[in-house]
Amino acid sequence: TEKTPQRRIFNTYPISHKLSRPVLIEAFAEHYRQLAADSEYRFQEEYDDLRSIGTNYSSLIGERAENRLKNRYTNILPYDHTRVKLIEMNEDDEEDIGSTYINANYISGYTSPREYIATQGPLPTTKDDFWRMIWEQNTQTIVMITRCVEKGKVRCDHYWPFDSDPTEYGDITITMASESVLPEWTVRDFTLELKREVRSLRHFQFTAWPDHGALGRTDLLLRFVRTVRGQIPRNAGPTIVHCSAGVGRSGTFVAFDFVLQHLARKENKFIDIFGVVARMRQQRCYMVQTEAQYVFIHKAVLDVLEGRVSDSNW
Ligand SMILES: Cc1nc(C(Cc2ccccc2)(Cc2ccc(NS(=O)(=O)O)cc2)c2noc(C)n2)no1
Repeated sequence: TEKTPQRRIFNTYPISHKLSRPVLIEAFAEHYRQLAADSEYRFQEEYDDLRSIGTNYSSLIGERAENRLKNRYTNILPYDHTRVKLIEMNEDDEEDIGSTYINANYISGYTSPREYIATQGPLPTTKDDFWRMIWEQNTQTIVMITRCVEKGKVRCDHYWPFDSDPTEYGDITITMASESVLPEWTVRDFTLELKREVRSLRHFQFTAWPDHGALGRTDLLLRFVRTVRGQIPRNAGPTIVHCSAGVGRSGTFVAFDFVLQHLARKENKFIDIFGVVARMRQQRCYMVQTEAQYVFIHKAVLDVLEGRVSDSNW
């Protein structure tokens, strides 16, 4: 029989272009200049191409009426397919999806598919769930990139003890072992206790980053990311990264940490910031929430590549 000729249909771009745009490391400076030209016209264009990525995923559990009060912002809900599930409390009533709900998503990283958990700043009604998630996920590091109040608006609950008195959060007792306040960030050590099991956790709060804004100084973020990365225990569970909505500043931190780990492997010849952000957008909405944050990641990477900021000059 006559074989029908195979018609091969190409999109205007192969799908891969939609999700990744690798750039040769030695060409990155020129690439940055091209994107930044004409008042960042091509940065705007590239950032705009990210807008539709991930919007096909559902957030049905976050939309449920019984979970409404567990969301800080009504438009920032966790995708169902990557949401972090709290372990069932009352096994019998399997319909009680609410008891497993928290506004948080697993985000893949350079070394593991669940390297991070991006989540909103806890609310007074969700801080016990937040500590429960930390216990269940064996998290040993929290990265907080917001202040509790910014420009007179509450951005995050003060979900940890104010002093060294042991404090109950649900079944978990938290005690602050130390607190050291530095100019741009504060480091706190906590012990967590549940049914006579004791664990330790380190909390990094970056305090010099305004919401919706870009940080401005790439050396600060670089020093912060390297400080955190250097202190994540090898056997730990996911690193929790949160800000107020858990998308803008959190996404920027995760993207930059990912690219720095990628650059540390000398065998890598390409950088794909577009691809890193596109992948994150398939895991949590609005990750890297503003164009300024997207440009900032590029600027920070450029400064690292050009040796303008490196470990040596601190
Ligand atoms: C998308 C988008 N959502 C918003 C919201 C929700 C919102 C959306 C549209 C109009 C008003 C509020 C929620 C929101 C709040 C803070 C952040 N920044 S983050 O904490 O770094 O992730 C990201 C999103 C917001 N922005 O300011 C405030 C306050 N909330 N802004 O853009």
